[in-house]
Amino acid sequence: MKVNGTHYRSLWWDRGEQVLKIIDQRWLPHDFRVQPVATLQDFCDAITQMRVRGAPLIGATAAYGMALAMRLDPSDAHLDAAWEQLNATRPTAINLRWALDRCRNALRPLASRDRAAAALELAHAIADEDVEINRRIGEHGLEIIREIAARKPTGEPVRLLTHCNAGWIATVDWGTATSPIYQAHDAGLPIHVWVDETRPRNQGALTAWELGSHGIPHAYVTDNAGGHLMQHGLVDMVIVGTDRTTRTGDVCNKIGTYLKALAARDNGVPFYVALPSPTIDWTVSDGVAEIPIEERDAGEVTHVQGALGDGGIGAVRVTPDGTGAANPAFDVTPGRLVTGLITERGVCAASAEGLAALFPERAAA
Ligand SMILES: CSC[C@H]1O[C@H](OP(=O)(O)O)[C@H](O)[C@@H]1O
Repeated sequence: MKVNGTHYRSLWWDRGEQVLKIIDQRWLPHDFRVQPVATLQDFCDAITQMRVRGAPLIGATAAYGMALAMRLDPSDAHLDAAWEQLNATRPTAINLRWALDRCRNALRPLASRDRAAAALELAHAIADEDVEINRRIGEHGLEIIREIAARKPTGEPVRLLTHCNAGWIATVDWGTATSPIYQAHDAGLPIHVWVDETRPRNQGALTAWELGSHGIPHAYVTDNAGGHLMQHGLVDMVIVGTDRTTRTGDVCNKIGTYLKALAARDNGVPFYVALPSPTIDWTVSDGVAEIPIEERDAGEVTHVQGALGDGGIGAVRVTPDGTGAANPAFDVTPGRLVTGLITERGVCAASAEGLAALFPERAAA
């Protein structure tokens, strides 16, 4: 999407320098920093340190990591070693494993001399596919927003609430949860977005940065405000992203999503999940029991990063010195609390039947 009028993807291949470039999200929204990713360790650090983040973007980044690995050493042993090294970076978003498996399965049959070029072309394809998938999710989500708008007094905005950042910088472009928002705004529908801050990494600030750059009315709210807003009729629809959705429609997403789904159900607010199909894990059925939840560093909870008075960016400790912290980075919303899954092939129920109807070839595999 656009940053100060200039279109960007969240990562791109610099053909002049023959290197991947990323937006280092650790410094957003205060500083826009582009950096090259030149070594396999750089790729692993970029994912682990959340310089790039968001399930689809993690997958696309890993694909370019495999391309670099094949340029360095196209042997079977290095193909497997790169797969292992990249797969170990973050455990929850299934897009990482999906992209790595897709790359390894495509490269294994090739002669080693052909692997580097093929790997780079596949990484480009995965990135381009993500853009198109998210654009289509936007089209399908737009129709839901239109239906809500039609039931409201003319000119009254559709009020959406979103959690975390499932925006264009969490993907290669468009975002998943934000794609319907962008397309509704661009279609002239009046909308307003409640943006959950999303402790502890405050990815909501990234969403606010995105929406502000696109001229979309929004308000930043504490994670604990959503239930109150819903109780007072101030939310027409919740829309979030996902890092892994089971074949039965259980949705793993940023910590706190489950609580929003409970509040939405209690208040009769539709709760939608924007779901690109690479984020579906067809091998698991019970999300709570089977999806690995990343436990991140306690420092992300005990400290908060932000803009300092001197123009720098820094972190302050908000807890007493010595206080420990737990930091589960995701939770699982059972499909029974989800109104619908917005995929690139259309909207379906958060159920095995719903997903099988849209993806019969995958459900049957
Ligand atoms: C479009 S997927 C975005 C998804 O990823 C985020 O997790 P993280 O920031 O830790 O990578 C969050 O769960 C978003 O919903």
